[in-house]
Amino acid sequence: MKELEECLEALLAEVKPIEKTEYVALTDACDRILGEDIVAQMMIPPYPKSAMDGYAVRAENTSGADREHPVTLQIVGELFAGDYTKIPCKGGCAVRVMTGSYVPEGYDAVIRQEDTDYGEKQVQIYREITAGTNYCCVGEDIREGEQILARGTHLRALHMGLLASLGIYEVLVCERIKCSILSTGSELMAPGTPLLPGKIYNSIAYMLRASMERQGIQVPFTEICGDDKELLKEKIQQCLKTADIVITTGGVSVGKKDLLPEVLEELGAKKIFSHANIQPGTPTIGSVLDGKAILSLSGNPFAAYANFEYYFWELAAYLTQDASLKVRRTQAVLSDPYPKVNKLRRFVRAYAEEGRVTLPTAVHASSVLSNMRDCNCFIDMEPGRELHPGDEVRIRYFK
Ligand SMILES: Nc1nc2c(c(=O)[nH]1)N[C@H]1C(S)=C(S)[C@@H](COP(=O)(O)OP(=O)(O)OC[C@H]3O[C@@H](n4cnc5c(N)ncnc54)[C@H](O)[C@@H]3O)O[C@H]1N2
Ligand code: MOO
Repeated sequence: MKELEECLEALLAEVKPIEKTEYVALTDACDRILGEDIVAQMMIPPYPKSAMDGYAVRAENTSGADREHPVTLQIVGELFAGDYTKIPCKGGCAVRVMTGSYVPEGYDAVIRQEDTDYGEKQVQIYREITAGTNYCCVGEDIREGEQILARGTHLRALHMGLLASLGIYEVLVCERIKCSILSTGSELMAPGTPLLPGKIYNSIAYMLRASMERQGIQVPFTEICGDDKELLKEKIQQCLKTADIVITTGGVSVGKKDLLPEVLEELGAKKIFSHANIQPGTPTIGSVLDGKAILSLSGNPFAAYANFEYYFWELAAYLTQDASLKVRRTQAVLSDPYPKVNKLRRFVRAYAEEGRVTLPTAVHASSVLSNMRDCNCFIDMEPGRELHPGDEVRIRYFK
């Protein structure tokens, strides 16, 4: 039996990161992956700027000033933020300036108004200051030619401010990846239609879709397909046309209508793994067709979800080169008893918070969906391990 890590590695070796990029408006760029290095084309600030409301001066002209011995300077102009007037600095003069306003050439410091008499025509300076005081030089924040963001950066809200400050309004980003979901099983019906005898509602596709869309992954196709070989082939091919990854659910076991293994083979898909050392979801199949990964999950909801979590986010992180798509793994201390000992490695649904992990009360069968409601992770339990309260366990948070 292959270990999950081997299966994953073998699957990743068959696919390539997606290099397609597109321009989007800055307002649509948050949470996208940057498709180019961003090099500043300008200085920030672009002009010498006052950091205080006060008076622009030449620092040397404040020499020796204090409250007992103020220095008097003539005011030769007034500048507000947004003004840009050149005002030569001749002898002992000052320019009234506001925070953010241009400091004209020749002036090298700003005395804040609290250290003056607030003069209008002339101003008394009560403090000696040095060059550069309350004065923001051109390029102090960002220098022209400086790389400020690297290709592959997951763009966050703070990056939007950085890009906007450089006047960038269109950003080259990596195309979102697309994953189609084919829910197989003649028993499945879509919620919203009256349930016929012998049928159940398709639940898995809705969890997977929501989970992916939250992370910016597009889901162009979600359909139900009955257990019919030709129809299944047709639908899988349709999925491959629209998506970078295909997920199928159901039909992977040994029942007479578990057709996925045959269908994949007849389509010419290269099987990478099945029956890995994991429960639930032992029958999960990973295969590749047309350079795209097909993840065939079991129809049991927890088995499907746990294996989706294990493989999908690593696959998505690799295709997008966005490591933030990987799941968070940590260790926690188990609070509850878990009675089963398994031959295989097992994913046990659980809830973790502040280093402690608890188990839901109801049945842990892979067909049971209801108690997943209260879970946020699974315990990754080694084969043959007995678990007791107080034991340290490996956990993987749900994305
Ligand atoms: N004789 C054996 N029977 C089974 C074995 C085995 O080794 N020998 N393995 C069991 C294990 S383990 C699993 S897991 C399941 C895997 O079954 P399939 O992947 O083939 O899934 P289905 O049979 O199609 O469905 C299983 C179960 O899940 C329900 N289902 C299917 N799709 C959905 C969906 N989209 N949303 C909600 N529920 C779904 C389906 O109705 C079945 O009840 O096989 C065991 N059997
Ligand atoms: O592998 Mo199955 O998911 O145990 O029920």
